[in-house]
Amino acid sequence: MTAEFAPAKVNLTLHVTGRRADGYHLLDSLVVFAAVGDVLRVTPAERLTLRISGPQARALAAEDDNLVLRAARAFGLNRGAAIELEKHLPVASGIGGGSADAAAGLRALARLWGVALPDAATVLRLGADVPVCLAGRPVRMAGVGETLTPLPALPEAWLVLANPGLGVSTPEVFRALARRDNRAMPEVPGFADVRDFAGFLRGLRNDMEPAAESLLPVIGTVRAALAAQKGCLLARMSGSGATCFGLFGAEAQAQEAARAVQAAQPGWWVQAGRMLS
Ligand SMILES: C[C@@](CO)(OP(=O)(O)O)[C@H](O)COP(=O)(O)OP(=O)(O)OC[C@H]1O[C@@H](n2ccc(N)nc2=O)[C@H](O)[C@@H]1O
Ligand SMILES: Nc1ncnc2c1ncn2[C@@H]1O[C@H](COP(=O)(O)OP(=O)(O)O)[C@@H](O)[C@H]1O
Repeated sequence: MTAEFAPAKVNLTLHVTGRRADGYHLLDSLVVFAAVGDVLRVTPAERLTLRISGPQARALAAEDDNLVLRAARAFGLNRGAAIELEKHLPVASGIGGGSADAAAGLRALARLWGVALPDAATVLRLGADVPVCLAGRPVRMAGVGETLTPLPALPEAWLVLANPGLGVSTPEVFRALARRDNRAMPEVPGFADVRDFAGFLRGLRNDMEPAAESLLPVIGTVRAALAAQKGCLLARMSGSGATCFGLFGAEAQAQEAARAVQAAQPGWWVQAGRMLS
């Protein structure tokens, strides 16, 4: 058996800078990962099968188009494996759960089968967020998701993720954008500490946030709930939403913030975790 962690992807910034002829958007995004995520286990087997368990399993069917099975087929090898996906991340929530599972599947199966990963174009075809999830560490993401530049070391930080239990469709949010020619990010410098980092991020944006919020106004409530917590240095939406993150410099403050938001909103999904370096 081999296991892989599939961490939540968090877009600390997300600038939409243009659109390609095929309709895909050009992005400029500072992407990090949180120590909150799904777990994938694979064991040798004759046939390729998928079983889904865990607290978010109900939201997802183990159908052929599940990103884990699509990732397995992307090797083009027609080999078997019994895959178990322990689903913790809410589905269609802007933290790339499906893409993280696909990336974890690629890593786990390459190891199980003793083969190389599929080429970059094949990986990108699984989803625009799959290359960044395969990288699995802080990067600046550009193009439609295929151009990844490593970042200088980031300061220690904690993230609180909160989702209101309602999904927004990524293509719908892209369609609702007021403009698609926003400014790119400046060069990402080194940071003295987490406050310095948060100050830099505060000057940047998630350009999808106003569009997502117009489709799902509760996103504003989620962001405000995080922003109101002691020690929260920045609250913003991730990806196309609806999950928002709060950035904290101290673990105890992040844990207390997650507890307080969950207590006030028992129906929301709320988790705290270290920002992975
Ligand atoms: C917006 C982002 C930002 O990281 O995150 P999420 O909200 O999904 O977490 C991603 O670009 C989403 O990546 P992913 O969810 O893998 O997208 P895909 O399955 O490839 O595409 C779903 C749909 O989104 C639109 N799309 C996606 C990526 C992109 N750069 N431009 C687009 O216009 C397209 O309409 C596409 O049909
Ligand atoms: N293993 C998977 N986990 C989550 N979603 C999946 C998976 N496989 C396929 N999907 C589909 O992919 C879509 C995007 O899901 P997800 O990656 O969680 O969204 P987001 O990138 O917005 O967080 C969903 O509509 C879902 O039905």
